[in-house]
Amino acid sequence: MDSTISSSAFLSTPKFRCFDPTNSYHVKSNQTHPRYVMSLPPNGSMPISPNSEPKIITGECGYVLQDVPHLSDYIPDLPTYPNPLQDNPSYSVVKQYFVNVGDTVAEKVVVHKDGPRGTHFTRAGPREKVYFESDDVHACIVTCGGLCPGLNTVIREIVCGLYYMYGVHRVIGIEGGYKGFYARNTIPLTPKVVNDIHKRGGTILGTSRGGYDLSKIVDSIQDRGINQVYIIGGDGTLKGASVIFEEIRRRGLKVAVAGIPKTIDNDIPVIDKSFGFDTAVEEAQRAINAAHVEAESHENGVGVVKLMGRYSGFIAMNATLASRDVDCCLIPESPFYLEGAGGLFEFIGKRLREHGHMVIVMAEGAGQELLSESMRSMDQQDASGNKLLQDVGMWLSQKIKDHFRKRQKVTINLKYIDPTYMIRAVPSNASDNVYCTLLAHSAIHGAMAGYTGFTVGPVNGRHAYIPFYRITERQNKVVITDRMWARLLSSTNQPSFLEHKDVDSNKKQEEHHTQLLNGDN
Ligand SMILES: Nc1ncnc2c1ncn2[C@@H]1O[C@H](COP(=O)(O)OP(=O)(O)O)[C@@H](O)[C@H]1O
Ligand SMILES: O=P(O)(O)OC[C@H]1O[C@](O)(COP(=O)(O)O)[C@@H](O)[C@@H]1O
Ligand SMILES: [Mg+2]
Repeated sequence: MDSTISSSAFLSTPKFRCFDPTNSYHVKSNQTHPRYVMSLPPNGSMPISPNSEPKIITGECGYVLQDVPHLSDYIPDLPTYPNPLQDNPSYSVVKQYFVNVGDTVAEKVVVHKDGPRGTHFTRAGPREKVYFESDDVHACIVTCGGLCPGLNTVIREIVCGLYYMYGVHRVIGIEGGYKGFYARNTIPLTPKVVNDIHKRGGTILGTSRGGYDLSKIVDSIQDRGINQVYIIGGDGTLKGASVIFEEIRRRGLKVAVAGIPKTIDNDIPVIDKSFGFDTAVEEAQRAINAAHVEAESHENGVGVVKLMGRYSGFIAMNATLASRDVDCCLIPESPFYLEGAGGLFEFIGKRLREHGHMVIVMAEGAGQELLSESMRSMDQQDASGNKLLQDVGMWLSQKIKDHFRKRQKVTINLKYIDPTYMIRAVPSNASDNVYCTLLAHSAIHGAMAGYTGFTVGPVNGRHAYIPFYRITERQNKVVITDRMWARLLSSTNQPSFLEHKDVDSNKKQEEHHTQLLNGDN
């Protein structure tokens, strides 16, 4: 006989659980070949393990669900309530508003007809039953790490979404990142307070790097009676959020922890793209245009623009593809060299002879290995432990000028533009604003439905709940053996700077990273 898994059942013996996608989690202890199987951790019979194990549910034809934790996993007999959205006039027109339990989103949409169904994530959205009464919710929002266009929009939409969709009126902002939990005052947030903030860059809450003190943070959450924590930040922030969730779980608190992934660099894996990225690419056009105007107005004019991207060149690549004025794009994923046949100097000389001017766009993380070779290596870190990069744009500009003056006896008119903080500080554009709204709503629906220890984001266009470990285990990078980079090379006509052995090793390295089979993106 089937029985719905309660928290005690969840933590006790049966090795195999069937997942019925039309209903809920079920135990099928008498079935030898269950259709959907949840693999339990080896210590599945222990009362409560110190760290939650990934919730993996497997099914027929290679179906795998990487599910997210739920409050009922560690708190027994939690009451549920009807979702207040069912009485909301704005949403009642929607035919099928509530997401079916068991709806999942495929990580890969391009699959071979004979291939396995692959990894899936729980579909985001409102559920028929919620695990919080609106009057009991006390939510907080914190923003951590570097700035990114759209932070204020996400804050606004969490506050307004909680207020108008779920009737939640107690929301506070934590000032100045993680350290604000224990070192700063909180800010009461209402729809009135946040009404116009999406038109401003930055974050009204402030942000910081470093200052992460787990026990002080969770003490503060517990002491203030906060039961929904919305954490907006990048890979570092979400690693911290994952540990906060584990500590909350260890203490047995009914507190939902929801992460909203943020990074202007777009280096977060699994999700289609991060918010603020589109805005950054658009804003970068202004710098590239300026570099182009300067370059074409002078004899042997060279414009160099440095854009953000510590470990990944998405902003540089997309800004280059969008602009069509760029002659060469340099990113961290694609090593380049300066001297000799096929090198950057040779290419610059050729372009100047052909067109009289050129524009180079580079990501801040590009060519760092060349800098370390020629300068004393600096192993400095910021307060969060991120490696501090040296200014590759300034270095390269000087190298180009020196090379052409000394070796070619040619004076180069080089203008170096570093718009990074100007780009990061702008408000989000229209499409990012809509995107931020969806992210905020997904996070609210998830927390109200009792999910915890999860992040939100679109996977192949459909919003999903993704476990923290999938977001923090690696960085998303430009795959230089994919078609997108090939499109860039063909649009700029720059050399690939790659010897064949590099291409081969890149292919191998990226084979298991690439989202789409055959790298078709
Ligand atoms: N591994 C980690 N564990 C816990 N907290 C972390 C970790 N890495 C970073 N943090 C904290 O997360 C916050 C933001 O991290 P940071 O790397 O600066 O930005 P981002 O989240 O944008 O990557 C900081 O307060 C930092 O102390
Ligand atoms: O000067 P700061 O504030 O440390 O930020 C610089 C870094 O922030 C970023 O914009 C994004 O980094 P995060 O996603 O970690 O916030 C990087 O591109 C850049 O190297
Ligand atoms: Mg980071």
